[in-house]
Amino acid sequence: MSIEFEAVTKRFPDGTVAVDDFSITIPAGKTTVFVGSSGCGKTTLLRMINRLVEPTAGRITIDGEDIASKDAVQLRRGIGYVLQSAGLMPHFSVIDNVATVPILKGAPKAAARERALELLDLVGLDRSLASRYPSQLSGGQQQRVGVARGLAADSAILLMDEPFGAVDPIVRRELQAETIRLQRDLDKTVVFVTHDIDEAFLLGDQVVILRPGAQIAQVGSPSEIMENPADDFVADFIGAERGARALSLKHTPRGTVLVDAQGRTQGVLVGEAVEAGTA
Ligand SMILES: Nc1ncnc2c1ncn2[C@@H]1O[C@H](COP(=O)(O)OP(=O)(O)OP(=O)(O)O)[C@@H](O)[C@H]1O
Repeated sequence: MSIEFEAVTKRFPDGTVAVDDFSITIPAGKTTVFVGSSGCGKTTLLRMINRLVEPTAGRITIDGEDIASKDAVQLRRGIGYVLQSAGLMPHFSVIDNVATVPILKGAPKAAARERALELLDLVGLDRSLASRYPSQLSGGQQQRVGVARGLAADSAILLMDEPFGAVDPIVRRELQAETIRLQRDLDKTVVFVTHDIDEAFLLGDQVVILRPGAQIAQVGSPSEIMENPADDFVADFIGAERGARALSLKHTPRGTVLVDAQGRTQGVLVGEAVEAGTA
């Protein structure tokens, strides 16, 4: 399902304009990542898709239908949502956390629980954890339960708000890899929020770089943005000329390697570059 923001503005009652005249098309079956620094409006954008926040102006459509005309609770149950804190209910066991949305949607309890066990398999959690409570899990395991719960809605759309922000870098990398695999297998429209440009480039088919007020600094594929940053703000934000992305050639007795700004070898040059525009 594709999602369209048409001139959407959100002004909170205290006068804060979190989102100012934002328009974008989010294509079906792809991952779109909103990335930007703290307070630029990423979460507000995401929460307007499932109507946890209502726009002040403009409209949002899903497959051409204005979401304002839908029942907000029904809409929300039909859209998977994964949060940074995992958002698990502490007094519910793992399996009940995952099975709740399908049961609320009318699935028979036994079928919902069976499906929940399958989802635990899918996100790489052992079924033996099903009867535990969230506090008895590691942070990474809690996040996996959060992802399983987001998938339980069996919806075409999955919203992910900094889902891996609270876990350590190694678990984070594992979860990112799982997300790529899930997206490939499940073919959902994923909208992902992060402030981490590396995560955005890793996961995004379409990356949206935002300034405060959800002003779009650039939209494109990771390759397009890296090869042609729109301006100095984007170049600086993506670190185009520093760290791991600032590569130079180093000739060695056995061939040419690529070295980053810290002098660490990042790879071996194995052939001529593809033509611009065909990558
Ligand atoms: N309920 C609210 N009332 C007033 N202002 C709000 C409210 N919720 C968010 N804001 C403000 O709107 C702006 C955007 O907030 P939002 O949470 O969307 O940003 P974000 O990019 O997701 O930030 P972070 O990365 O820190 O989560 C911020 O200035 C924030 O303080």
